[in-house]
Amino acid sequence: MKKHRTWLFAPGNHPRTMEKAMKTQTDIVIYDLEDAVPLDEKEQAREIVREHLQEKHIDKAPYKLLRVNESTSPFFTQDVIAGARGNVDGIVLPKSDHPEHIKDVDQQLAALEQELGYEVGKIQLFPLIESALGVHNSYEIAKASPRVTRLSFGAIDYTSDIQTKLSESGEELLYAQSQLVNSSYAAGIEGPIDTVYADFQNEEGLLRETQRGSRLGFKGKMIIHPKQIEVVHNVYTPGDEEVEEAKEIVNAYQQANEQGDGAIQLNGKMIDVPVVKSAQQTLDLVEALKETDDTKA
Ligand SMILES: CC(=O)SCCNC(=O)CCNC(=O)[C@H](O)C(C)(C)COP(=O)(O)OP(=O)(O)OC[C@H]1O[C@@H](n2cnc3c(N)ncnc32)[C@H](O)[C@@H]1OP(=O)(O)O
Ligand SMILES: O=C([O-])CC(=O)C(=O)O
Ligand SMILES: [Mg+2]
Repeated sequence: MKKHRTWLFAPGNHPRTMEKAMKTQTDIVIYDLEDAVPLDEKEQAREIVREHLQEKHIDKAPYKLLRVNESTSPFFTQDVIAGARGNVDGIVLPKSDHPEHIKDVDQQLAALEQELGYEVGKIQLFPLIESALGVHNSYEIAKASPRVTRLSFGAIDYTSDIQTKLSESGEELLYAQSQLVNSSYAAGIEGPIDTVYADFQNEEGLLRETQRGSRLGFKGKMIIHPKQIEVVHNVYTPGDEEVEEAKEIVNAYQQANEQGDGAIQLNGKMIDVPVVKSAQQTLDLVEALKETDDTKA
């Protein structure tokens, strides 16, 4: 199964940026109809995205998602229809607060998939959690439909909702971020996707923030500029040393098992079942990332 580390936004009203985004090394492109598009260009942007998705070379593009407008907006239903007809891999649902909304979209998509002759359940859902209520309901949101593949976090809207400001250290985000990690795994889905880093000229700040998210348990990051791809890929791709250590652990444990030992010592550290499990996760991730990278131009 492929794994996705970078989720690059491209504004739906900028065909040139969308075209450029799909030619980068990003794992995923998110065409945006929501906050990157001004209110008076919403219908036009949907049309531009629809045309872009019809272009022949689009099949060569990375995994494609559409961020629709929020479910309470007048644009929502037509946005979802445009995504389904454009054959996107998934839909990002901004300001996801209630599991009932996810269930409604699930049904709407099932009807569209039948009409279009797709396999029912094909289009995935990525709720973007960016409010106090969304964080509070995150477990139910993650469980609301089998289409929900990953949760994602929107720190800019979230800090506005809890009436604070984004800081360098990000301590104001810790509760929400950890909640999303915990809700994801409790619901049996993959780790969530971290928020964008708006200061896109600041590589050091991006690295610090990405490493922090990775330590908390996120498994990728949304980005707004192609120059952010490399930093995020480096953080979310296991390094050579980590991979060597994982191989050593798995091999040593296999040998120990054959000799009837359950817990052993390797380089001064105890190795037992959960340690081996974690090492195996690293090796599986490396394989999955190879698959992701092999499909790129
Ligand atoms: C809080 C939220 O909701 S975040 C999600 C919504 N926001 C977005 O979608 C914004 C996405 N990002 C962007 O639109 C842009 O990066 C901006 C507006 C922030 C900055 O754009 P610019 O001022 O053009 O940046 P810059 O001059 O560094 O761009 C360099 C090149 O990279 C391209 N580029 C910039 N951002 C992107 C992108 N997201 N995808 C693809 N290409 C991009 C530019 O088109 C430009 O190409 P060119 O040299 O061929 O003209
Ligand atoms: O998803 C993101 O990081 C961007 C966003 O909408 C927010 O922060 O409000
Ligand atoms: Mg937002």
